[in-house]
Amino acid sequence: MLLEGKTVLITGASQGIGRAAAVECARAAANVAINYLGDEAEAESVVAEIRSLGREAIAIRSDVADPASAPAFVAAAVTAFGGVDVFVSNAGICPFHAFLDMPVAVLDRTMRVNLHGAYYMVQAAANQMVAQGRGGSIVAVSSISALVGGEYQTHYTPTKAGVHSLMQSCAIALGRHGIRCNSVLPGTIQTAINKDDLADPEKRARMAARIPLGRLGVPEDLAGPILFLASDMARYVTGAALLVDGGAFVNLQ
Ligand SMILES: NC(=O)C1=CN([C@@H]2O[C@H](COP(=O)(O)OP(=O)(O)OC[C@H]3O[C@@H](n4cnc5c(N)ncnc54)[C@H](OP(=O)(O)O)[C@@H]3O)[C@@H](O)[C@H]2O)C=CC1
Ligand SMILES: C[C@H](O)[C@@H]1OC(=O)[C@H](O)[C@@H]1O
Repeated sequence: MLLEGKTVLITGASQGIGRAAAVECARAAANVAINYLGDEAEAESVVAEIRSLGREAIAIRSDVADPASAPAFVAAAVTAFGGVDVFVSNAGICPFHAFLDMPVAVLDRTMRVNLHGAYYMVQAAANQMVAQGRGGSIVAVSSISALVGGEYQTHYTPTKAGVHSLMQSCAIALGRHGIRCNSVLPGTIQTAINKDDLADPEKRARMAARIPLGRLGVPEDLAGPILFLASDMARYVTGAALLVDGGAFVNLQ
């Protein structure tokens, strides 16, 4: 089993990509601590699913944009499972909005959740890993949007580029501690974050049509790539970014 005896922490794992990653890590024999913000029932259903796989899980409700939430999440996982081996920074929001009248509050919240939140959480997890002295793996969920733009995502795409860059710099800062830092760059994955945006059948068809593999993604498409980077299968991989987009990025014409 790829994560036998390991403890995995994942932010924003009550649904979507984070949930799929949490369940996959449990299938690989890890105990899992999840963080979430809103829906306690969903979070508890993830815990129940992981327990049904024979692994342990806890769910901690907190806002990643609050700097205090990061050490608290890590401390809760250490109390429950004794340490941190893998950290997946996944929590994120994308409130679609036009550029010219972007409200300051929407810009600010998106930056604070997606970029500041990732920073606080990765820093807290890294400090725990360094104190443990046995290395670790950090995986951040960036996006294809780190590389390309979006008309209604001018506040969001810079956060995803920032998360990608954060992993590159952390790979340098933490390599000497045996801590690997990588990101996954999902394409368009059908989740709650884009339910309204993809409700327009024309837009949905247009987006699917530019994907060489012929379909939009589902959260489970990210589970394997995240598990790979989390595990010793990727033991010499750090500072890397793995596109998981069905080929959308390379499809110019
Ligand atoms: N779906 C897509 O097409 C793509 C998504 N991504 C990235 O993947 C990540 C996950 O997105 P996805 O699974 O699609 O989205 P979902 O909306 O399905 O899930 C988002 C998760 O993040 C949690 N969350 C949101 N805000 C906070 C917060 N402030 N503090 C803690 N938890 C929070 C939510 O918790 P709760 O539900 O309890 O509020 C939920 O568990 C994001 O970083 C997103 O940018 C990247 C590329 C493409
Ligand atoms: C939420 C969007 O549909 C999704 O988010 C991303 O990061 C992708 O690039 C898509 O635009």
